[in-house]
Amino acid sequence: MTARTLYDKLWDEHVVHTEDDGTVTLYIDRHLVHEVTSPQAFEGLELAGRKVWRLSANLAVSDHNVPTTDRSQGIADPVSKLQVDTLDKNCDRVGITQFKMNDKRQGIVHVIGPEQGATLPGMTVVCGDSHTSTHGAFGALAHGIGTSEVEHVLATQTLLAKKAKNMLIKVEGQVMSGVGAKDIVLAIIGKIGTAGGTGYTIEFGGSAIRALSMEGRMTVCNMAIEAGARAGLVAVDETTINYVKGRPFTPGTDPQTGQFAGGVEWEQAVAYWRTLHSDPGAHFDAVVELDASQIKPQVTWGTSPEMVLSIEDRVPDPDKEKDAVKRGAIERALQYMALEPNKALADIRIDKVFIGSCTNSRIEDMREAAAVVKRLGGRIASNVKLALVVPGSGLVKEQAEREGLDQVFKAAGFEWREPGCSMCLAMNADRLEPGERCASTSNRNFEGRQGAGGRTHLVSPAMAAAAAMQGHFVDVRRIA
Ligand SMILES: CC(C)[C@H](C(=O)O)[C@@H](O)C(=O)O
Ligand code: SF4
Repeated sequence: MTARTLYDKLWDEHVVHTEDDGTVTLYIDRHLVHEVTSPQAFEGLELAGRKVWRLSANLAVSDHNVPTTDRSQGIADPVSKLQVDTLDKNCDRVGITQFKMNDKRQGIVHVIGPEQGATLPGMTVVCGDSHTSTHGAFGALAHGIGTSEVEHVLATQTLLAKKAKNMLIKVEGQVMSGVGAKDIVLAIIGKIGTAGGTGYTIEFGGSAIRALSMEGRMTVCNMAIEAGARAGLVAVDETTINYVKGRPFTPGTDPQTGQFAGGVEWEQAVAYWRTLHSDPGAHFDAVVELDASQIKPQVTWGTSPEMVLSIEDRVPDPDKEKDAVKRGAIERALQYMALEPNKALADIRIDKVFIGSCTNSRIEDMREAAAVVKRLGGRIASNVKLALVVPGSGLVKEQAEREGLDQVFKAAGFEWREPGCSMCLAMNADRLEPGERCASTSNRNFEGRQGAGGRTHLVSPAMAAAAAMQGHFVDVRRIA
């Protein structure tokens, strides 16, 4: 048999039918649903008199529009309230399992899927959300879909799709202490650009990726979409299997006790999952290599994730750019970001800090940020008006509180909030005011992303926490 990539294997396993032009009907194992992209899909289904094809394949949650404070008061903003209420009504009506706003299992859709074991190796996972690429960390074929496709999946449990090309991004070696998954993926995007992965499914491999926890792998795959690829993948290994074991939706978990019970279904699943890696000699259409030991803590300076440099660098000088198009883009970005050319990134002072989003709101991210806060001691800098920590789910929040991380944050002047997308894109009350500058652990730094006129610098949780404490960006490798 010819050697296949992981992507080839996942694809082949889910093809139901192939048209002459190569369009495939692909079976979808898991459909995650949130409040922003589902209302028209449910409406379309109802108007057509169709039923949901396979209820148990769906899991829904509201995350973008939920408030992160005073939840007992309900949702004050009428637009957000309508979105959340609509998802509640639709799920209740058709019978889709949903974690409602005050359920402690609620959280960002890309955090709760894996946390519940709803995302498993070998699955096809879709959601009306571009950061569905996150779930590829499990060796699952996962990508975002549009609202009309949400309706198609609800009605048929399939999707019409065309196969992408295979790209391998190999990160070999060991990262320096203080450098993590977020720095790796920002460095990748800095290297290949936001269109570098367009038309490809990216498999992330190499010893530095294998050394990452599942949380770290999710951070990397989360941003595959920012590199232009709809889907990112990491091969299954023992780290993957240990993570999924005993989760509520994982085979082998006793539904009565919620404990791991094992059994034949679990054994068979594990045996299959262990085949989910690229075969030796499998063909990749493109291969990119990075040396992990050379990656420094990253900070974005512009209005696209590819506008990224290391903490040791300076804001680019457009006058040094010969290409007119690139020069124009740098000039526009610097103007929006109100940055002087050649200013050291470490001298940029910030107004707000956001630790959260589907990129960096898992327990490990909370630990990483809290460890920096603890090490530096004292309180957030006086120029920092607001430092938000927004755990990715109620269960992450609960775990962090068991470990006393909330106390570490609160004692230093951070706000400890309820789970949701929050200031990642400001669909709720958490936002930047015009002109405010933010150190953010999220994934997009587009103009106005965190509030009209707001200025976003993407960084790791450790870098965000350090910036909060010192009021400007600092090299976390020095805080040892
Ligand atoms: C609202 C949703 C459709 C959107 C996405 O698809 O990614 C959002 O989650 C984002 O991060 O911009
Ligand atoms: S946390 Fe941000 S990136 Fe993730 S789904 Fe929510 S809005 Fe999108």
